[in-house]
Amino acid sequence: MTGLNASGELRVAIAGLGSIGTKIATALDQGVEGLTLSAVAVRDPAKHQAFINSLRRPPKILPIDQLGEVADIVVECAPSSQLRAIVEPAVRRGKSAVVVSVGGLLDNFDLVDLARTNGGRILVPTGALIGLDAVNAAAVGTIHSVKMVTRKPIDGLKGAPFIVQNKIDIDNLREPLKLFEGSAREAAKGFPANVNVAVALSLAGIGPDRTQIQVWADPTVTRNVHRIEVEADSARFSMGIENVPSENPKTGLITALSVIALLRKQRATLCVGT
Ligand SMILES: NC(=O)C1=CN([C@@H]2O[C@H](COP(=O)(O)OP(=O)(O)OC[C@H]3O[C@@H](n4cnc5c(N)ncnc54)[C@H](OP(=O)(O)O)[C@@H]3O)[C@@H](O)[C@H]2O)C=CC1
Ligand SMILES: O=C([O-])CC(=O)C(=O)O
Repeated sequence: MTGLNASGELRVAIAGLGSIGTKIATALDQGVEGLTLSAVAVRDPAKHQAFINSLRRPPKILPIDQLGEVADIVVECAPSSQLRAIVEPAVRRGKSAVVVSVGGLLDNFDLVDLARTNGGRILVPTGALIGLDAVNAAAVGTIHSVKMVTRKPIDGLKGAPFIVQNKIDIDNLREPLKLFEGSAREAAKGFPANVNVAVALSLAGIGPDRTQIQVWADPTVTRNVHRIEVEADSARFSMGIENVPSENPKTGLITALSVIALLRKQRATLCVGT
């Protein structure tokens, strides 16, 4: 990563000031060692002006494709439909892009080659998941299978294309309903704003076609619950996480914290975990 500013800090830009983006912006504004918030891109500046003005050092508001001009790291936290528009100009300039809408990466995987060609990087945080360090490590050896079960409250699934297209009524559920079982790739198509975690898991491990996921609408849970089983030649492990939803019920609160932890690591002297 190159292009430190005059005070030697890495410049970070954020695309999308929703549930995740505002928390990252606030953390950077409050101070993360070695990093500074240089710019944001928003769809409707008027909507976000009060928040931006409330920051101690308000960043510039720029069009999405200009973020890479003023930043070393561009953090994508918008809907996945915007992923390409955010990531492409950044990696084309040799910058790093942190991608949270990781499901959207599957249909835009050429961006990885573009980044490689231009000296850029694409960084996928653990996000709302757990244990991608162990999955990365196991993948250095041989992983035989990765299975994930996701259970979400009704509000965490409403509007998902799979539910709409199949005309499934989840509003009146009284008990858990298995909506989907299949590959992480297919799950990302049906639930683009709900199972980014499965795609991140797949990219850390055995890929989106071999990673299996079940998605349940569960009126008995209040958190986004993910359970994962990994069978590898080096280890067998089970992981689980129960995410407190943020103001966006589809998004766990821990997601923004994961990105902040990833950003901290870019300049930290002591890094713990792979
Ligand atoms: N990797 C992971 O583990 C996880 C990933 N995610 C994913 O992260 C992404 C962000 O989630 P979240 O913050 O909860 O979503 P929100 O809906 O809360 O925020 C998205 C923001 O993007 C903004 N936006 C939309 N279009 C544009 C545009 N053209 N330019 C700039 N900004 C735009 C929206 O603007 P406006 O305010 O005007 O609507 C909104 O502020 C989603 O794709 C989500 O699926 C979520 C949870 C976990
Ligand atoms: O993966 C996602 O998009 C969101 C998710 O499951 C969570 O926040 O728990």
